[in-house]
Amino acid sequence: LQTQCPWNPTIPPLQPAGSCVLPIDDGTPMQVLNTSRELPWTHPPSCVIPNSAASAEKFCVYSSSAFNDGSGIAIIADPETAAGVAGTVQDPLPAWRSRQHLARNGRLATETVDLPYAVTPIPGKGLGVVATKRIKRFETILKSYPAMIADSEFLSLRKKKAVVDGPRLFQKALDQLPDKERFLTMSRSEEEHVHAVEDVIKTNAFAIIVDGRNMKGVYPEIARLNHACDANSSAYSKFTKKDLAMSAVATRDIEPGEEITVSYIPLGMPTAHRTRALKNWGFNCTCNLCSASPEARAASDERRERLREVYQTIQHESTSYNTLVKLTQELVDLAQVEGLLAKVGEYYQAFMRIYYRAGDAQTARKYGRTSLKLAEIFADPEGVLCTGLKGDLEQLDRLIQGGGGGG
Ligand SMILES: C[S@@+](CC[C@H](N)C(=O)[O-])C[C@H]1O[C@@H](n2cnc3c(N)ncnc32)[C@H](O)[C@@H]1O
Repeated sequence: LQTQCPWNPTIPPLQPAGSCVLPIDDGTPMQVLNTSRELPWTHPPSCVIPNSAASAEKFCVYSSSAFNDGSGIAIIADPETAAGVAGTVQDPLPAWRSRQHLARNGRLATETVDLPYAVTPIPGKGLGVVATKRIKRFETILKSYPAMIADSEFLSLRKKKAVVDGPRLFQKALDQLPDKERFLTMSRSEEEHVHAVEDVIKTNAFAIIVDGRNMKGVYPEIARLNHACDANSSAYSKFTKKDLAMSAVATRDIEPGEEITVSYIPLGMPTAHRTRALKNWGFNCTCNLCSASPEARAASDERRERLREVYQTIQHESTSYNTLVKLTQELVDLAQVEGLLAKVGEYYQAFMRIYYRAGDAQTARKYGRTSLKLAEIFADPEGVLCTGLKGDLEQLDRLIQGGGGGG
């Protein structure tokens, strides 16, 4: 394990190293664990080493009982990733600021919070989330903090039976959560021979990137949202790395009584791809689109196929400018019919690049600005998408001010 913080000339030499937390594992002396104030972990780490040449990593459980107003978190990760995220776990403020959801399970002292949704049974889908008030497009409906985060590589090694000690680690992670109820009452596939924790992760976790690693995050409040593939999918799940939170953001106006759903898989897939992708989640989708008539499904598949085709065509250097303009509009119209608003931002980003390449910096900037506006709503404002877009827009501004704006 790393025993020294990297030299960082930006930190004045007489001040504490600040953001550098050294990695710890089950070999770290208790005295170090007890005296390191910057460590948020409330239990000594328990670790396993996969019994395979496939991975040289050690994976440990890191728990913090104080996280999220005492609901706690357990993280299954390698020591370096856990160290990288320790500062975020230690900060109590973000969760405290968005703790309204605690009112639902009686954990807030006052019942003054008026949430815009309720969790209620949905025929054929177990529980689900239904709007109790009008929710406006782009509003954050709810914000949830993870009860558990597990490294994706660890989970796939488990699947390949390359981690014999997996169940022990899962059990430790569960036992160290102060609010086990919040975790265990989540939906499960009830597959035999699968540890309850592994089952909850499989049925509820969202893919996130933490400290550069692919992870799965279990967000108990977000996990009550059922999945929909169609235009009725009314919310989009947004991960913010600075506080590890997952939010559901409304993609359109939602009326009281409407079920609020998200897409568990990338938007815009045709039926065959969706069915395959949803298999990993362990259920057969009965959303409006998946249970629509074969004709309606075929029509939607055709539109989604056409979207892919148009998207590819406009990226060809040989596409003429006039065709490009026509196809850009077709793409946006198709995405709107299919209810893929959150995807439109992604398209706008591509349009920015394409129009820039075609020498039309003004139009490129127009699409870049719209893309950034949508990205700041639906993506992490501090993530690579938003920061990349900001950089591109600055470059376009300079180009246009310098008189090289084209079209
Ligand atoms: C993340 S949970 C969603 C909340 C869950 N319904 C509950 O009761 O807590 C995922 C599970 O909900 C059900 N589900 C979600 N979306 C569905 C859909 N579109 N069609 C059928 N079942 C769905 C499946 O049982 C799935 O395994």
